[in-house]
Amino acid sequence: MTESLTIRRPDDWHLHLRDGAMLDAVLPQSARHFARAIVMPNLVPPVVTSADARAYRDRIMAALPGGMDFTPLMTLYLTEETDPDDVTAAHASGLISAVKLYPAGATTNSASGVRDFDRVRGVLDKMAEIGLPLCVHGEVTDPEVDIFDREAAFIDRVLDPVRRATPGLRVVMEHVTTSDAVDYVTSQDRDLAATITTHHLVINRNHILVGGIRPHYYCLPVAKRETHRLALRAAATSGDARFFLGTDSAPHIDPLKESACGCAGCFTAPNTMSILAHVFEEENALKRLEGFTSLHGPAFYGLPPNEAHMTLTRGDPVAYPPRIDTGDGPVTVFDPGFPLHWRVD
Ligand SMILES: NC(=O)N[C@@H](CC(=O)O)C(=O)O
Ligand SMILES: [Zn+2]
Ligand SMILES: [Zn+2]
Repeated sequence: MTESLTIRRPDDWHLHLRDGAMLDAVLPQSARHFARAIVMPNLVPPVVTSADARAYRDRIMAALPGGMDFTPLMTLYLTEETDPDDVTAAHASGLISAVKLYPAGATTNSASGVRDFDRVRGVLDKMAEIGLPLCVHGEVTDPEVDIFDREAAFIDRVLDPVRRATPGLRVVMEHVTTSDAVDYVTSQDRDLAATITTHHLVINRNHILVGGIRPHYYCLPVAKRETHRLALRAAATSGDARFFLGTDSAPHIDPLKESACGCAGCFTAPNTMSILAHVFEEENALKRLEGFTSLHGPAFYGLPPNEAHMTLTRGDPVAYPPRIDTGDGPVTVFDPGFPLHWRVD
């Protein structure tokens, strides 16, 4: 049995750092393990312009405790008013690493997202030209479509048509939850990758609904049936460089989760690496953990892997706090439901 594993320091290719007191509390939880993260722009109000992204990056760096080494990779929130020239300038200056597409109404703070894809055509064409990736929340918002089918419907109705209409556009399908998405990604020969979260490798929809409703397992896209979870595990542990880690760690304070209308999001930043080592060990794929957490993402984004390393050691169960305190209130840490034997040294 492997007792210790040293990998390049990981990155998180999909992270919610929020702002203000929440940012102060959650940033060290990610920076402790991850060298870089693609920072999601769904603040209220969203990070829409390059000026917004610069100001947000400054707030993140100001919140970073001294001695911690962390680089936020900024994104812009695509709206129907986004100016292609502003995007180009933000990319050219190195300020942003991607643009994020939220279909309007699909998820937390997505009200200013895109309704009419013809209205963002100019931005997408420009992004294809300059090689700037589009990160996509891939769910249709049509109320007629069952929530468990919204990702699969998005591929056929939106993603595939948009990619065909914009040759060369580089796309990351974020937080994929279905075998349909895995199959779509593997069927394409270029310009498409996907992030997979920690929690979608661990839970299926039963975890949310059996024996009582468990708000801390509710996130979007919602966890699907077991066959889909198994497809995600196979993709994550396959060594296929089109799949890489995006935790989608998405903190909400407990009163907003444990509510009659609870917010979507799982907070996995503190224990993600211990959980992933457990999952990869179960799949007999520990030697492919580094690819998933530390190599495939940089390769897609055209960045070098981190020089620093991380060592994980197997031993007695590691305790993570069940929740962290923030200036806004407590935030529950994702509970994988099994003891974690892999400790980050
Ligand atoms: N994943 C979630 O359930 N929630 C995210 C939004 C998102 O990534 O869709 C959040 O910002 O809370
Ligand atoms: Zn999302
Ligand atoms: Zn997210």
